[in-house]
Amino acid sequence: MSAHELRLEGITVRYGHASAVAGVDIVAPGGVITALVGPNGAGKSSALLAAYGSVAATGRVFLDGEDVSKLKPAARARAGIAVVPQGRQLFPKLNVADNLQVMAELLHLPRSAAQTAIDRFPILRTRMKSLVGVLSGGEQQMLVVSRALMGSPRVLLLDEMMTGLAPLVVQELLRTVTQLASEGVAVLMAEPALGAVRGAVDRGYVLVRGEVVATREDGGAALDEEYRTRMGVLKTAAH
Ligand SMILES: Nc1ncnc2c1ncn2[C@@H]1O[C@H](COP(=O)(O)OP(=O)(O)OP(=O)(O)O)[C@@H](O)[C@H]1O
Repeated sequence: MSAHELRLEGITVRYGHASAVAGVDIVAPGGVITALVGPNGAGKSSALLAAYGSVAATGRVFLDGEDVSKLKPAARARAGIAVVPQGRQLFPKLNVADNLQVMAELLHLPRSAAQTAIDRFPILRTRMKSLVGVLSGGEQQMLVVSRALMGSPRVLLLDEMMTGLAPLVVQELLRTVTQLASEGVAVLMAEPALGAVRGAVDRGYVLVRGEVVATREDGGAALDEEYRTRMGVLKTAAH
């Protein structure tokens, strides 16, 4: 098993004059789950999108040591960076199979790829012809994860994947993500709170106003405590 690595160096994202991410360094090693935790608007999505190449950013992105900063999102996807975006970005009026087919075409995969994509979520097998708009939130998220896994990614970016899902669905998704990490995938998971995912997280970063204010290597509980302390400090300072 070869472990992979995503490395962001000095990533800055600006929207007009406002800077959403200000020169952050983030590493997501293969084999573990790295969390990026921060309040709404901290810049988590922007950092993930910069890694995927779908927002303009300065700084450099390395995949397994190779600089992919100049590659467009489709090329980064083919190189092995997959994303579960906030808001899912599915086609509600297409069925499950056709939603997967869109990704298969982007990745230049054969039609059979849609069938193997759902191996990790057997419940979707009975839903291949269902319109995505009628699926439950949990089924939709399983579909998005299946879509992200189609190209056997080296890096998996998860943007607030657990928001609004039932605890049982969260547990099932966490099991899948933990399994992927154990297979050597580099997982970077952005969440506004670590509550439900804390036990699965190995290490991570606290992001506040576009900057990394803390890094913890000693597990999700320690990262969560660090985050809550930081937020408490921020509230105290604001009063
Ligand atoms: N397309 C955009 N145009 C202008 N400003 C944006 C855009 N996207 C995000 N922003 C701003 O950039 C900052 C960081 O947003 P971002 O979505 O990256 O943060 P986040 O930590 O993911 O927050 P959330 O949990 O709310 O998604 C915020 O101030 C946000 O309003």
